[in-house]
Amino acid sequence: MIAARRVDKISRLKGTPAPKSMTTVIGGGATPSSSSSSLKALNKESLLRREFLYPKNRLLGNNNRDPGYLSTYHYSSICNHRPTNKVLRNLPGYVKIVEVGPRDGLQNEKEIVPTTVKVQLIKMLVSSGLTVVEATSFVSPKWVPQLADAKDVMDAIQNIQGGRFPVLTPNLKGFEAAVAAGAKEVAIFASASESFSKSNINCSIKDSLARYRDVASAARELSLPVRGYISCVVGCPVEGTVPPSKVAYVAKQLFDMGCSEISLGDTIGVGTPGTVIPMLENVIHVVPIDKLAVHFHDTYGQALSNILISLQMGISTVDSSVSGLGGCPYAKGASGNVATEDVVYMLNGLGVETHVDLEKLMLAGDFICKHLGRPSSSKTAVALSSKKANSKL
Ligand SMILES: CC(C)(COP(=O)([O-])OP(=O)([O-])OC[C@H]1O[C@@H](n2cnc3c(N)ncnc32)[C@H](O)[C@@H]1OP(=O)([O-])[O-])[C@@H](O)C(=O)NCCC(=O)NCCSC(=O)C[C@@](C)(O)CC(=O)[O-]
Repeated sequence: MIAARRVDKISRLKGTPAPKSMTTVIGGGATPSSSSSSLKALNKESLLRREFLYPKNRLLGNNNRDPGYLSTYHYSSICNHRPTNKVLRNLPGYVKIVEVGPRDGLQNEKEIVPTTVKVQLIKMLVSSGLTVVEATSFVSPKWVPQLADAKDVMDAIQNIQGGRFPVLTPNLKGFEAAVAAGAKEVAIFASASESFSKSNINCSIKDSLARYRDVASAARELSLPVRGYISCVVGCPVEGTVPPSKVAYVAKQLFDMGCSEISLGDTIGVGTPGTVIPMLENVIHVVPIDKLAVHFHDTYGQALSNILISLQMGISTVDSSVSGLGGCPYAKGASGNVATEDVVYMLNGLGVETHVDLEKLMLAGDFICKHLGRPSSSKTAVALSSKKANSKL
């Protein structure tokens, strides 16, 4: 209800009614007092169980009715039915996951990861069912030394079947190198914050958009799809809060220059549904929702709730990184992307298809974590691995 009031307030401030889907989704139904008699009938244990399972459902207007699926599938990674609940049935039936581990996940690693390890990781990710794996970046090796082997990575993945491998290109030089290396899709990356644009790509937002127009038109000539990223969509490490109108402005520019998909990045992971909703509302006004993706870092542990709210608002493409690898070299303190394993587990639990095999995905996570010599940042991977280990005892 708090969320519903907030959306209504935001809409009043903007002079527009809250979108129907949002009031349904976030507001849900009213909580009737009539449930008090049935509540009395419940014993203490079931009351506690209810409190544990549904604290957020009340916020989402769940009406205190046990829909069944949460308790049934609470600890299961696979859900074979679509929820009939009023709140959850608006979720997409399928979510496309864009795996950014080999690029966003590794770009910040100090120790150079050998090309063969990167290539093996990409192979394992594709074999888990992920169809879009961002492979590398054609950026300046002085700026991002970890990805200086971009050409070698592309050479080695040319024959992998079943995957698309977009790469980041910051300018025409990067675009030409990417195409020469066999890239079939590229991504350009702008920012909604001037300060971050300067520190990440050494130019203003305006100059970056001019560069990206050149890249987009060169890509159009070759019929290559271009993804557009926007960093700092809710907060900037230097400027703090970023106004949603700035994000909408950059999104519209990227859309108008021909980007087929625009990924909205909470680069430093500060967003909550309270800031993500107004940001998305603004962007949805200028870019069709089916062209949007969300890209959350999990610095404050908010990524999954932000993803859920984004799906409820109509987004169906989500970026994530195996084992929660990641962080931006130009956003100090930002932790990894949301872990792909955690996203898949949540979507399985909601009955949303991803076509990703969680077990195979965890093998890819294990592989890269072993190489990096650190534990996975995916709570799902940690929990399921220890469950598996215990079951062998
Ligand atoms: C944009 C530049 C190149 C400008 O860098 P610059 O220094 O301003 O550019 P320049 O044009 O003056 O060139 C300087 C040198 O770089 C070379 N150069 C120039 N372009 C290229 C290129 N494409 N590939 C290879 N080399 C290049 C160029 O040839 C020259 O070499 P030198 O003459 O000194 O030997 C630089 O700032 C850069 O590479 N930045 C990349 C930063 C980066 O990769 N950041 C991380 C990705 S963004 C991100 O993670 C956010 C995202 C997408 O995940 C979403 C989110 O999380 O929110």
